[in-house]
Amino acid sequence: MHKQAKVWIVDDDSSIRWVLERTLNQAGIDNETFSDGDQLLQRMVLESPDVIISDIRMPGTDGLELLARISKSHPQLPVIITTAHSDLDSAVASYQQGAFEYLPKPFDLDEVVAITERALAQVKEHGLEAPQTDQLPQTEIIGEAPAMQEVFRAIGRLAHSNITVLINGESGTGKELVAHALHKHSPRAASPFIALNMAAIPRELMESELFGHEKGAFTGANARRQGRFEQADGGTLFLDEIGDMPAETQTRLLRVLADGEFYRVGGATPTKVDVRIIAATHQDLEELVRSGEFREDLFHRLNVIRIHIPKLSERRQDIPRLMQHFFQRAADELGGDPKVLLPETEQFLSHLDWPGNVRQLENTCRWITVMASGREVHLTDLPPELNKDAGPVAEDSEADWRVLLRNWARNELVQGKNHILEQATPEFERVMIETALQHSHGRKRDAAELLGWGRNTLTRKMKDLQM
Ligand SMILES: Nc1ncnc2c1ncn2[C@@H]1O[C@H](COP(=O)(O)OP(=O)(O)OP(=O)(O)O)[C@@H](O)[C@H]1O
Repeated sequence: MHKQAKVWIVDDDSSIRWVLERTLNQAGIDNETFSDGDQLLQRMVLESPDVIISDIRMPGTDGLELLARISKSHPQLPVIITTAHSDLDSAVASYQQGAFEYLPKPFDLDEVVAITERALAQVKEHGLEAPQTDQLPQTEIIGEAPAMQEVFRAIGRLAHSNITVLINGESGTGKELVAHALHKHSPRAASPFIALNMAAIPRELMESELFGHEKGAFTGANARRQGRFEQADGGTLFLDEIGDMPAETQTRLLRVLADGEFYRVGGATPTKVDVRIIAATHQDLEELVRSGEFREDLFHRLNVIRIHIPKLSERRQDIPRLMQHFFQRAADELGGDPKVLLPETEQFLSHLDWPGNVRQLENTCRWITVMASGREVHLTDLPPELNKDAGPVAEDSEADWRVLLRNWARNELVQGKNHILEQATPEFERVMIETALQHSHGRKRDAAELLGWGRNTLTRKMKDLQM
């Protein structure tokens, strides 16, 4: 039991208040609930709790405003922010304004108790500072899946620091985007963010690319050139695919990180820089250390804070929103209205494996924007290689075409349509014919054979279908 410690809960949703109240009661934590921020602020004129748990979106004084006011008047008082509208900006804003923790809903009740206890424990030890509120730059990272919420929390927590970060994740998962967000939400936001992909630079040019060179340092070096380290001075240097860095460059990098200075290629005087390093890799760096391909000391220097970005197939629920976002972007760039996925198309796409992750999804959206004729995207509008490239469909077989077909038929009937075979059969035949023709490289005779039709039947069907 916490002696007289009191937690105030503020949320406009009575069911959330009820759940939190019950959970804290069961944990033996004394608490009181409020349905809006103004009520709570009025009470605070006379007394104050030990910890506050507040929702963000509420009528009247919202959670962030409440947080800002309490950070000023009671800088020692931990405020835990909860929200159903979990986006990167609210996570970052919460931490920047001094929130003790940020909890996206639906929350894990054990976690609520654990965090509240942690807040109660630290109350008297050391208070929170009341940081000033910065204008937040917009960083559009989509991610409602729990695995992405973890990433947002990490970005939020690191918002005031200059610490080295190592980002792990498959190609195309958004590592560079996250690195950029870390920079934009850091004290270095006004200075440059320089990104460099180790896998894309020829070995022999790597050192000059990173550290620059003096005039005449090697054949072709006609003038002194700044390296990326100098360009990033005061800001952030993002080293992508760090696992591909050659051994000799690793040694030099380690020295720069230790000394804060380096020599340009062919140079004799050291150059001082103040650069934050964010590194990323899709490889298992520990494994590279074990096999002797990556320096262990450099690994430890980089591996201070680690952020793991999940594969797209581990956050399937984000696929529809990501696609909407990319359709909008493609429409802005290419003109016209953004495409809209039909439910069966959305369902099909959400079940693919997406080995190329978000980048593959983005490219697919561009392809569809250019190639699909109507505004609504049908299954037949998808790039033909998608099945093959996207790997096998998920094992739960929900994306089996018969299931999709059944859903489609049900949908049509629910909407009061009839004669639905008149629509479905030609679509079915069209898909079969197109696929057979692709397979036979456009040779009708072979396509007919593949389909099990006579050549004349194929010709007639194609005419009927206006293909
Ligand atoms: N969560 C997201 N929300 C919106 N756009 C995203 C998201 N994740 C990735 N993207 C977009 O997908 C593309 C690929 O992302 P990014 O380049 O950051 O991946 P990466 O992991 O760094 O890839 P690689 O390892 O191949 O360099 C970019 O255009 C990026 O803007």
